Amino acid sequence: MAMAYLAWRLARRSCPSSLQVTSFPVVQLHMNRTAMRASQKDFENSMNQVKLLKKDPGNEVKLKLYALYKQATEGPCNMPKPGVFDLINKAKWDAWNALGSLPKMYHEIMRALKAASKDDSIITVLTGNGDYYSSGNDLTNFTDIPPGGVEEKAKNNAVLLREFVGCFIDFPKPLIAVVNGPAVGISVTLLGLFDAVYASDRATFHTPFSHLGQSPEGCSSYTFPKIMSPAKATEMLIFGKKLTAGEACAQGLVTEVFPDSTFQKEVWTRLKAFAKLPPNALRISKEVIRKREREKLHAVNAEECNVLQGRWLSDECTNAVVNFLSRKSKL
Ligand SMILES: CCCCCCCCCCCCC/C=C/C(=O)SCCNC(=O)CCNC(=O)[C@H](O)C(C)(C)COP(=O)(O)OP(=O)(O)OC[C@H]1O[C@@H](n2cnc3c(N)ncnc32)[C@H](O)[C@@H]1OP(=O)(O)O
Repeated sequence: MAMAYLAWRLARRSCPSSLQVTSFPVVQLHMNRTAMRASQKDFENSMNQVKLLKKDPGNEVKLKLYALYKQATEGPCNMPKPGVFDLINKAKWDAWNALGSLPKMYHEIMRALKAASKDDSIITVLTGNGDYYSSGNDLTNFTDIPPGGVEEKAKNNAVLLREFVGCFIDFPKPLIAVVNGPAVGISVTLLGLFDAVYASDRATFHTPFSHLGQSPEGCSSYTFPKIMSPAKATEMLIFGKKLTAGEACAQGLVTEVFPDSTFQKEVWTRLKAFAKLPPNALRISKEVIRKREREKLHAVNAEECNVLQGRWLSDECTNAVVNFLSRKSKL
């Protein structure tokens, strides 16, 4: 397979198409048993690492590892609660259940990127499925608060988001976005970490973070000012200006815009040609470019996630999400 292809699906609740309500894009490819076996293997490797530690890290760390593995491979806790006298399984159940519904879709995208980074694909393409590229984070994520409480959920989601964005920072092969329609939130901010962004002329780019009481993520607080100037980045990230594909291209966020009528044909012809290029040269050239920024990008990502963790707990964010979900105000 010369090209790994992942499709983001719009998080919508009443869409006429086959789309499900998803917290984030649905991976259409790569979610095969291999990927699951990889995470099983990864988990066993990390457990073996834990066993090699000179000092036992303690039950809390081991329970956390167990919970994150179950969450990544099975999603939210789906087991019946063990009885009070079944102490070990009860502790494991509590640890897993405390993660609440960390959005599984983020895990699926991470697993797919990790698999694509190791398989024989030469370039990786992310695109939307249907009329939209992505509606960003599913805002219903804010509604189900697990037993560990809202602070615990915010902390866990900040860890998840940092790991998720980190996958894009560290992805070793050419990563290309094919933006087939409206793109919102994190699906836009991550574009600053892609190697090329091709857009249909019907695509729009919207980062309504202030409207949502939130703050920029995906390293956009660093990449957007670099790409488009601080003032243009402010208009998008702080004031929530929605860009057309043409405007996004003029500002450097989009590499090239195509008429929607010929978009798919033109772009995939080009991508297939890219996929015939010598893979090592592609990978090594990307590394030469990315390595200068990698450390900075990880530092920016860590700071953005830390700030967002606080934002998610703010009244501004809570009110904005409630308003959105009760449809009191369109963004
Ligand atoms: C408290 C603890 C913390 C928890 C935190 C959890 C976070 C998880 C970790 C990762 C976080 C990463 C940070 C990411 C941030 C973002 O991405 S912010 C941006 C979020 N997205 C939006 O704000 C998109 C808002 N939606 C739109 O702009 C439009 O809907 C659209 C996508 C452009 C489509 O417009 P249109 O065609 O007009 O359709 P609509 O009628 O507006 O929508 C159709 C239905 O779909 C529902 N919907 C749309 N987007 C979302 C969404 N993002 N989340 C949930 N639901 C969405 C919309 O409500 C409609 O539903 P119905 O009213 O039921 O039909």
